[in-house]
Amino acid sequence: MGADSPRTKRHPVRIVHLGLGAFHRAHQAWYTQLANDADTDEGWGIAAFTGRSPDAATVLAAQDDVYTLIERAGAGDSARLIESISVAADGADESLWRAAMADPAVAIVTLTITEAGYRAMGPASAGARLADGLRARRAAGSPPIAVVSCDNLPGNGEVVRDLVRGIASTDPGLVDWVDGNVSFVSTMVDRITPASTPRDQAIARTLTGFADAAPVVTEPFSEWVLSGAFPSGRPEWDVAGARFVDDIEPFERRKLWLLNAGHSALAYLGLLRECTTIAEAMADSVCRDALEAVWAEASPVLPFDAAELEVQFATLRSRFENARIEHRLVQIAQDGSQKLPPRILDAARARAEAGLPVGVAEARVVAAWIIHLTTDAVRDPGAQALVRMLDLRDVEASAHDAIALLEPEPSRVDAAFVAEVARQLVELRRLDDLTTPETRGAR
Ligand SMILES: NC(=O)c1ccc[n+]([C@@H]2O[C@H](COP(=O)([O-])OP(=O)(O)OC[C@H]3O[C@@H](n4cnc5c(N)ncnc54)[C@H](O)[C@@H]3O)[C@@H](O)[C@H]2O)c1
Ligand SMILES: O=P(O)(O)OC[C@@H](O)[C@@H](O)[C@H](O)[C@H](O)CO
Repeated sequence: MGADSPRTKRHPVRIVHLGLGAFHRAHQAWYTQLANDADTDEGWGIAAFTGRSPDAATVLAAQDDVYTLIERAGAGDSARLIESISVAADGADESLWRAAMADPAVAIVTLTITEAGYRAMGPASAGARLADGLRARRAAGSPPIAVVSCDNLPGNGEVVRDLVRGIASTDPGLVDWVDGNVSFVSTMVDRITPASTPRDQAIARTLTGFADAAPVVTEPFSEWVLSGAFPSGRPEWDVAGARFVDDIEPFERRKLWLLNAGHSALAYLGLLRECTTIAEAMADSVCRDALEAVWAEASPVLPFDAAELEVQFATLRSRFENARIEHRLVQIAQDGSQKLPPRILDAARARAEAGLPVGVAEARVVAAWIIHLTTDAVRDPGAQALVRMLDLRDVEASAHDAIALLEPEPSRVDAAFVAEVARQLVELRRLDDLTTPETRGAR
């Protein structure tokens, strides 16, 4: 701890994290900080590893792994220093990673590796690194561990378990050890955390006096619902409001089909309307009507009564309208090929299974995403092949090919939904005011 460091404590490492992005620092590290503040014992330190580039660890390590969390409310900013990260490390440092994973004091691994991170394969992928770390833990004879996914995917615990078991399948002894010693916890995570800007560095310094090169900006709202066992213990995250439940599914659906589906609707339609942030899209009547229609279509297939849903909608409207949170639509729009299945297609399928009419607003979001794929703003490696073959003059083929990418299992595709996507493509192209010169030029 240097003389200039604002750090007051360094907790022993008992949590390993993979994917040192803004969200981990605004969410899990903040919950752990609050739990440590209330803990009379030695507390829980995090060894946080980067997922891809080492940059986030380099910046944090240079400031003793302490950073500023700015809470940006509609009425103003407040800030506090977070010191629950004890070590920030380059995820490519295999020996450090294995040592952290094998450490008997470590009880938990958390993950924020993006939706796309669960599909990546190869030796450097997150799944391979997780399996490698668990192999090291088994070899060290260390106690059981909980793996906690914090990405926006339904059943994220089972998704990680299947990924790890698949990668470990060439080593049956490891699979057996994983089955007996690793608890895969599913979680619903919520806190809108946009990428911060250089201006936020000056704001952080004014608020705390600490010259932070990498502050994180987030909204005041936060939610964390977890389901699963922690065989070697956990921080008292409940003191910061975390909830531990037996059945996570209703919470996941609510979050994915309302907040995340709403975000994707505003992102794709908002970009066509030349909006740049969620708050701007909320001020645009076309986008706002589309958002309300997506919510109305999800409502009958959500296990919450109308009064509870009204509370959710009111909270979401005010969170989305917070213009001081500059959540850029291009950030939300990226990787739509990974995001739309859990946000839009699962809800559309639930409507079909319940015998309800096709969700026109849901189909419109998919159509807006397809148009987005023809623009220069697209950032979606998973959709590259589709982008190359898309020809919007043939709306039926475009809708069919796009849905085939989102849902490769043909038996799960609803033909009426595909037809509605094609109709919505025509509608969106007809509405001249929904298109920009950029998208028009691309077609
Ligand atoms: N930002 C939010 O509002 C928010 C809220 C809820 C959940 N999340 C979840 O957290 C994820 C990260 O969001 P963020 O705001 O921290 O983004 P970010 O851009 O700040 O950081 C992304 C992190 O993911 C890692 N990553 C990216 N691709 C990866 C891959 N293929 N394998 C391993 N790691 C990879 C990066 O290295 C980085 O650490 C989101 O994709 C989402 O699933 C974010
Ligand atoms: O973070 P992403 O890129 O998965 O998606 C962007 C947003 O829709 C999402 O992150 C929300 O901000 C978040 O889920 C709020 O809790």
